[in-house]
Amino acid sequence: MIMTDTFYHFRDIRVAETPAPSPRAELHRELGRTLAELNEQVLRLDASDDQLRDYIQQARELKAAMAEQGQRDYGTTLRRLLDGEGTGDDVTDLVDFEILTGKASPLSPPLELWLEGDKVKGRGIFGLAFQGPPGRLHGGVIGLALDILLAKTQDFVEQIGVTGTLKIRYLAGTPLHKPVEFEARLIRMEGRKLICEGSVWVEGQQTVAAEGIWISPRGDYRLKPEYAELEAAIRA
Ligand SMILES: CCCCCCCCCCCCCC(=O)SCCNC(=O)CCNC(=O)[C@H](O)C(C)(C)COP(=O)(O)OP(=O)(O)OC[C@H]1O[C@@H](n2cnc3c(N)ncnc32)[C@H](O)[C@@H]1OP(=O)(O)O
Repeated sequence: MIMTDTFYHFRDIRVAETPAPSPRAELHRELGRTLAELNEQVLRLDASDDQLRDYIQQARELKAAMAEQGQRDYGTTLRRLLDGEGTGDDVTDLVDFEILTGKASPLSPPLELWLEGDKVKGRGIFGLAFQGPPGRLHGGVIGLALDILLAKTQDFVEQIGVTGTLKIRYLAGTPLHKPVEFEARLIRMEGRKLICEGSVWVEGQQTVAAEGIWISPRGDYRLKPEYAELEAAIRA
């Protein structure tokens, strides 16, 4: 744990506004990237039986060595953040291992996210590990990416909720190995319901359209004061 004077609350964690990674977080990212590359490499690996047995042994040894280190506890990290006592490392621990977007997760391309005006934007290049139809991104992975993007429209509002409904219309295949652009924006808020939409683009062509409803378990959704100017946009 690095020493820090800055403490973070869970609600402070916004897309692309996370603290600079500590040296430890940078190393986790490098390890995650290396394992993601391994994940691509292992697909239909053209190795002999003896080589495969050797790789299995090496992988087991690596896993056993890591298991000796233990793992930092997610619940404890989240608790500190919910109490407003999280460190920068706690923030990166939370976001860096998220599926698809986490820079230290072997299950991420990674999908990069950022806020731009009234939109959440994303970009990623997906490899073979994410294939559905030949040469194309799996529709379920697109659904996952859109779930993540649309959920981040909650950065503009008070309250945080869960996915209630996510409707996806696949308009065209989304290719692997090319930059895929994602967009999401708020449409309106109705009490505890937040309605938003998303889209997926490749080389200027829209391949997917989505609509979502997020449900806040407690209070009503309302814009954060710093995003009050979005009122006009979401009512337009
Ligand atoms: C504190 C922070 C901690 C954070 C921890 C880390 C978070 C990380 C999160 C990562 C997340 C990653 C993302 C994930 O993976 S989220 C995981 C996938 N989603 C779920 O598991 C959700 C499961 N469902 C539920 O929990 C409940 O059914 C919910 C909470 C959704 C509603 O149950 P609740 O009892 O509260 O609702 P209500 O009956 O009082 O109805 C209220 C209003 O909502 C309307 N409605 C209801 N359901 C739906 C629906 N499905 N679609 C559209 N609308 C719906 C309903 O008509 C009514 O509207 P109206 O009639 O008033 O107009």
